[in-house]
Amino acid sequence: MAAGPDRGGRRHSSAKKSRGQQEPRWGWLKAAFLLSAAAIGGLLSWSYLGTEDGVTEVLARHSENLQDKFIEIPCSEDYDGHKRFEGCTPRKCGRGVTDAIITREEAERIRRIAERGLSLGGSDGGASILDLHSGALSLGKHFVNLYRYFGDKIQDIFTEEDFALYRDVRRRVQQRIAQAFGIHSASMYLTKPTFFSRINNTEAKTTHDEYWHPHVDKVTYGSFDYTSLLYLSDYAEDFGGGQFVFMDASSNKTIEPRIGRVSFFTSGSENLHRVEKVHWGTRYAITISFTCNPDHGIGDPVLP
Ligand SMILES: O=C(O)CCC(=O)C(=O)O
Ligand SMILES: [Fe+2]
Repeated sequence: MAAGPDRGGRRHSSAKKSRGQQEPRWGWLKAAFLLSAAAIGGLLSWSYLGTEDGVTEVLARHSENLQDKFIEIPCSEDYDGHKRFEGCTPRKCGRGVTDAIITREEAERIRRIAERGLSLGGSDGGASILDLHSGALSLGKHFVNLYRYFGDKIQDIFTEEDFALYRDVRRRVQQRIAQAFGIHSASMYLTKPTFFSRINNTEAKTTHDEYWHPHVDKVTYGSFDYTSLLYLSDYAEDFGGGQFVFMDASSNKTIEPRIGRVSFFTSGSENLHRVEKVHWGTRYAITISFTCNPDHGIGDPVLP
């Protein structure tokens, strides 16, 4: 068969040719493989940083604009020790972060409310709080009641629009939490303490200034079932340090504050956390907390 050797010859030469072509291709593949391995390695070491207290993963970087990030984790047994409210008490637990529900402008307006209120008082140590519900305001080594202390003058400091914005922000955060955990927004109630915080690097003067201790909100505050934080300043721009840290058994997971960023989580020991010490600048945030127990619910703050 004349065609045989001819075909074979062609096959041979085309095999040779394709081997010849494959060699540089394999070279490219090898280079691409090495490059992507290096990139993946780089990315991993960028998001998992080794620290003295183990491995740290950044859940939300300051520079990111996160639509929606939610991580489900198993619930602790903490909720069993309390009366259960079906349709609200966490059966699904976890943590979420979003930059999409509060705008930067709204957060700046809210921060100005915090600045105005806190300028009337302030702790001698590094952590001051202002609770618009109870009126509690840090002053020196204690707290005063802002509404009692300033009486009618408070209307020169806060306006009806300030309180309306606060209510609207609270409502949107509540809806986001309800959606993430599959519960009805109307089955959750705002609870206390819900407060503004202002943190700088002044040395602590009383235990109230020691914001950096690891804690479980449900243990610390009792009524909390869902905790949320609205950040009012920017990590690395307005202040250094001050990252929020979830302390899991295997690693720490941090959230870098960003103005308008909302982080939220179930308040039991599945979400043990702390705040890193602020090294420079001023960090503003609001802790907005929710309970499933209507007896522990509070109303939105109103101008006296
Ligand atoms: O400001 C923060 O990032 C967290 C505050 C906190 O843990 C709390 O208020 O319980
Ligand atoms: Fe907390």
